[in-house]
Amino acid sequence: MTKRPVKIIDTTLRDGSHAIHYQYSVEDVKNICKGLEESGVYAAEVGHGAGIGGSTLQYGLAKEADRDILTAAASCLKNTKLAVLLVPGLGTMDDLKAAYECGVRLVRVAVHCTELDVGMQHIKLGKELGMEVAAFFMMSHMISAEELAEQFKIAESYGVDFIYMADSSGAMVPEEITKRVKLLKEAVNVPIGVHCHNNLGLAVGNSLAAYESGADFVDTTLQGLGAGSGNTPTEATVAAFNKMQVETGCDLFKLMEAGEKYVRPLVQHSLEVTNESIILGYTGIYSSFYLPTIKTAKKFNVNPIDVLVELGKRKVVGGQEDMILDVAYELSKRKDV
Ligand SMILES: C[C@H](O)CC(=O)C(=O)O
Ligand SMILES: [Mn+2]
Repeated sequence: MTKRPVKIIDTTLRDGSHAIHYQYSVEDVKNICKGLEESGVYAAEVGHGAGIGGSTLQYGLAKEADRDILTAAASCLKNTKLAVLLVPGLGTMDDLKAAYECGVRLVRVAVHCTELDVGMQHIKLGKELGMEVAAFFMMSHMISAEELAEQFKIAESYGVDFIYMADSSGAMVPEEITKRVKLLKEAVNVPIGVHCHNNLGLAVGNSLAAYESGADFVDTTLQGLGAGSGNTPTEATVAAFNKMQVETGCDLFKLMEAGEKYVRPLVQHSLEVTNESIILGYTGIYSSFYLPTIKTAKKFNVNPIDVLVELGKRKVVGGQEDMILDVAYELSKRKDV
């Protein structure tokens, strides 16, 4: 019996940007996009790690402007869709219109899992522009499967084409993924996708569990490059789907070549599961807090694990990166006492 196919959205050039301090060059983007196009992924998500408009002092300044990156990407993509992430408040309606003019045809409107309403106008604009539009629920572990299902239903009523559950902290285990995806598949009629991080070393397993439970899209990155200890590696995931005889439309060997040649040389820090990444997943902290916390803890001469544990207690979410400094400073003062 032929199994349901799965669509791969590769976000090397967006989530991967978190791991290299947003320093992709136009040449990097062209090389990686050519590799993704030849490899057959459904879409390539491109731009700052925090989405279009994300290049700010708070989140980190990008090497290149969105427009230059997106134009470069569009010049190398034909069958693979050019996608962007948009976090309302960081990305604006004008940013989305500009992205469309650059050739972007898929937008994922990313909101905190309880705040879909802030993305309603961006979803509607994306549809008016004729784009494929997804709602992308971040930090999904922070609410119950039932509450998330209610948010999915509202997103469907806004007219999205598909809906994503993002495990932004890499906090979930396979049985949680299974329970959630099955419930979400029952709740809505549009396709759903998952976006996993590898902080507990579970990204591939969780992505496969999501597929087995009915997910239609899976996010991946070449070499697993992404925030925290990275995302679901495209290469290993396609290899696993091949062994499961699940059609991805991807050429494994071309993916491995692209990852080795164009991504591996850019990796600045180990993407292995570390004590710090485990605590990200264990306490449910946003993966993009990983590098800033390690850097700030060193500056204040405190243990990054202690900073992360305290941030987890405070249930910090995206946009609260300034709490890293507060906590590191407070811990350093306690040490002085
Ligand atoms: C803006 C975030 O980095 C989006 C994402 O990749 C996640 O929530 O995970
Ligand atoms: Mn992510």
